[in-house]
Amino acid sequence: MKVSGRHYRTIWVNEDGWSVDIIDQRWLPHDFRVETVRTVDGIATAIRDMWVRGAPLIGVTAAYGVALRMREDASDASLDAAWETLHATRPTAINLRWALDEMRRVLRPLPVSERAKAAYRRAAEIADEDVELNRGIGRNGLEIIRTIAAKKKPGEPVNILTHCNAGWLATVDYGTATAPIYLATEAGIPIHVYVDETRPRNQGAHLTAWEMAGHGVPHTLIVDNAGGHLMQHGMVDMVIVGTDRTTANGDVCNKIGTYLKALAAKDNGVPFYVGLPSPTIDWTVRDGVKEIPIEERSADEVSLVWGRDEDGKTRQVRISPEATPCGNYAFDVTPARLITGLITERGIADASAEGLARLFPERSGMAA
Ligand SMILES: CSC[C@@H](O)[C@@H](O)C(=O)COP(=O)(O)O
Repeated sequence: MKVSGRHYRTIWVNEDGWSVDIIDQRWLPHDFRVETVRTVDGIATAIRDMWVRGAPLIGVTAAYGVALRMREDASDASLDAAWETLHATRPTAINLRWALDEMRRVLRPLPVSERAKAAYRRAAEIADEDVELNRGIGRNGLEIIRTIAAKKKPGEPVNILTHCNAGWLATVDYGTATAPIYLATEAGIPIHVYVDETRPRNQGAHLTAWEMAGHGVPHTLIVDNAGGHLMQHGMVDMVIVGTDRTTANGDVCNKIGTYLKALAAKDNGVPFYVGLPSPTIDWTVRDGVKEIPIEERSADEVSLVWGRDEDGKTRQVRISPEATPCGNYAFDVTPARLITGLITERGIADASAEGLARLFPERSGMAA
């Protein structure tokens, strides 16, 4: 997507032909910084410390981490060590394991001398595939927005609530939850987005609000607890969120607080959709609440808040007493029963084993 009129993806190979450039998301919305990463350990740090984040982008970044490692040492031991190092960075987003498994599947059978080149090639393909998956989600989600828009008075916007950042910054381009929003905007459908701030790291306030502003999408930033109130007052037509891992029966793991939005949506008859690229489906898991590992992050993310002060300096301030213990559960699971539909690149699936199997028969073991 565009930043100050120039097209960017979130990750690309530097012009030296081997190091990896990323948009360093820690500084947004105030500073747009690009960071060059040259080692697998640098990539691991970028993922763990959330210079890059969002399930699909974590996967693509890890794939480039493997490529950087293969350039230095392409032995089997080195490939396995890179897999382990990168896999240990963040536990919840399944795209990480998907991309690492995919890299190992492609590289393992090759002679060591061919692995580095093949690794860069496959990482670039995974990045390109991500863009196509998101375009597919966008096209399918656009039809839902079009249907809602058709029931509105002329010029009246479709009000969409989103949580966290499942935008282009969470992917290589377009985003998952945001792809339908961008396509609807391009199609001239009036849209207004309620952006949950998404404590503790404020991905909504820092990233989604920045994206919406950058693409001219009318939006309003709200505190995380406002959504239920807006829904009770008929101010939300639909919710669209992303996901870090969706089970084979349609339970959706996403940023902490998503579950509460889904409960409020159900209680108020507001359709609740999830933008879902197929690499985010974990076909091995059936019960999301019991089986998906939920990342617990540093207490500092809860007690300290980043912002820009009146002198234009970006800094952290403490908002709770020094001695107060904090819990920082990064994700929650929304049970399939609360979800109206899963917007995938192949179409819209019911959030159920049957719904997903119908769209992905080859993965669900239901292929003829
Ligand atoms: C397309 S991104 C979907 C999710 O990855 C997104 O909503 C989210 O929860 C991201 O979490 P984060 O902790 O910022 O990596």
